[in-house]
Amino acid sequence: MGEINPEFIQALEHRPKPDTTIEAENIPLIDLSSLHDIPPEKTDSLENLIAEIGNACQNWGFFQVINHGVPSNCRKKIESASRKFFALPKQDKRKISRNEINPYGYYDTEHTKNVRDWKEVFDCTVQNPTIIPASHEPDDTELKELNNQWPENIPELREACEEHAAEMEKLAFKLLELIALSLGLKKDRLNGFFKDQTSRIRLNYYPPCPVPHLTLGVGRHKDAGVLTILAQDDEVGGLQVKRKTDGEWILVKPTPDAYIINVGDIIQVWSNEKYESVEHRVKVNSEKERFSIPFFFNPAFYTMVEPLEELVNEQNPSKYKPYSWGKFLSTRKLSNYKKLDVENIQIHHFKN
Ligand SMILES: O=C(O)CCC(=O)C(=O)O
Ligand SMILES: [Fe+2]
Repeated sequence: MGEINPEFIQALEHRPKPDTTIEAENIPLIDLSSLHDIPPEKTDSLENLIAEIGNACQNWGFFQVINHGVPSNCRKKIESASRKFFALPKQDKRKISRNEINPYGYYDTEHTKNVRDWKEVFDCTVQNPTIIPASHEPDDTELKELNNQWPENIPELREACEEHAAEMEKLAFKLLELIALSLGLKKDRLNGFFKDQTSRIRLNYYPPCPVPHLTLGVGRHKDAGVLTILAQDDEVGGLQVKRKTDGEWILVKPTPDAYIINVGDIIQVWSNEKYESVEHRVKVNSEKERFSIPFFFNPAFYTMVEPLEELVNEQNPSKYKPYSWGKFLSTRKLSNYKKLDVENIQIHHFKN
């Protein structure tokens, strides 16, 4: 234990408790089958679905979906390509390292809230190339084009990521429309923000850890984008969600073939806090490795994020000042690479 790099050690109050984790309650499980085959006379089932989604967003910020329409072989393909990639020797993975210029590729020293995560990741963008601001400086209007990097020896990784991205995008738009309807908005009210989307797929690999009580696979955080669709390991759980009612960490039990959905910070702002982006983290395991695959559904870099005008009024005034998603992203990126002494950028910095 003496050999553990102190960068990984969480402060006492953030360490996961030894396994007394509450498993009794799980996050809501929502069946999307009525989306695919609703006969016209059965629109009330769509209304039930919208209400279920609205309640889950309000009470948990998290839910799982089944009968989501994503073919299971698409998921199997990306899961097996991911295992193959992370099994490569480190020097091979590092040939496609992410860096301060290109945020897409392999990375094994990510920090969350200035503590190093016990994980390795591979990131790729969905819309290749992706355009983002060249710097975080507010007055710098220069843009840059970012491209994916792929490992030479695993051609199936690229194919699997591209197929998975297309499926995730379809599901993300369905969920976005249901969320818009649940907020009393027009079904396609939010779709336009994604014309030049900055969405990303991440492959997470959490190696076994000799001191799982001192570290976290990913430290507590909220997802900054619009929605996250997560394929969690079917066997090895580890994702914990902070329950809104009492702040307890709830372990999300794996449900085979389900996807876990969470509302990100942008929905919190758009909805003027009707829905909240909820903190979550990942526990690691002393014997078992764990894999997960989040899809981060993010708008175009030029999106100015602010509460939607339909959802603010005199009684419920706007709780946030507008902020640029592109500048937010590039400011946040600075802190992913270095251990800083200050908190990284958060939406509460834009609170009215
Ligand atoms: O691995 C997981 O279950 C969740 C990962 C996560 O929260 C993230 O990558 O943002
Ligand atoms: Fe997350």
